[in-house]
Amino acid sequence: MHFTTIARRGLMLVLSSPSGAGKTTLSRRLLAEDEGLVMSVSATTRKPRPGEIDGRDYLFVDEPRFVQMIGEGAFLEHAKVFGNYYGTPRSFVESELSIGRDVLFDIDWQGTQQLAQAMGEDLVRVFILPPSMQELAERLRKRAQDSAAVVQMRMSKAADELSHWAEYDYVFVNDDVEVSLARLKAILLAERLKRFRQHGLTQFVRHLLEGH
Ligand SMILES: Nc1nc2c(ncn2[C@@H]2O[C@H](COP(=O)(O)OP(=O)(O)O)[C@@H](O)[C@H]2O)c(=O)[nH]1
Ligand SMILES: Nc1ncnc2c1ncn2[C@@H]1O[C@H](COP(=O)(O)OP(=O)(O)O)[C@@H](O)[C@H]1O
Repeated sequence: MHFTTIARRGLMLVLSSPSGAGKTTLSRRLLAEDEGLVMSVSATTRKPRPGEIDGRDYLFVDEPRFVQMIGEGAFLEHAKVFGNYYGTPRSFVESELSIGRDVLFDIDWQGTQQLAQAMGEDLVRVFILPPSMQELAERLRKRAQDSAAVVQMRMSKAADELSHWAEYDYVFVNDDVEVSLARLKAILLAERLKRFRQHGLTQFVRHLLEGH
């Protein structure tokens, strides 16, 4: 079966949630199962966790370098979260969008607000809720990569992150990973078909009208 390709601009799929609700898990699955999607790798001054790889999970940089990158205009947005800097490198995102590839972001509400201002309709914002605060704490503990004190701090920030749910286009509860994944795929499919993203439509329809 031949599939007609219509040129379109890529979209920016933003996932936000309180820490531990499942963004990383869902992002990895979605990236593995969707060829048209690539991850925006953020720069951070946070120390790598066991198993994290520089350049795949984050670009791990020190604070002087991060501040230098801010000065160079290298970030689409940046924020300080849990005492560390996080930022979205600009050039990667812009080149991917222009060739019609979609970019996935795992960023907090501050970053989402800044991206929305800078990038407007390119943004598709998804907020992921935990089933309960008890389950959120359980997931953070089970991840077992952060100390008890860090888990405590993330839980105390959860209410702050949660309070921004209404600034997002799509919101759902991450009970079951498979169900959540299906929801993300549905969102992505519908958003890809939005007319305004498909700049190749004018030419395609003109072609049709010419009898091709
Ligand atoms: N603004 C902004 N936030 C980011 C960026 N990258 C990650 N974050 C957020 O920083 C917070 C902490 O991330 P991390 O230390 O990896 O812990 P996580 O909560 O387990 O993902 C999360 O809320 C992320 O969404 C970024 O480039 N910009
Ligand atoms: N739907 C789910 N049901 C049960 N556990 C989950 C679910 N989604 C994620 N988890 C687990 O919860 C923990 C936190 O998930 P993670 O993806 O690291 O969250 P975040 O990136 O939002 O901080 C991980 O141990 C992960 O395996």
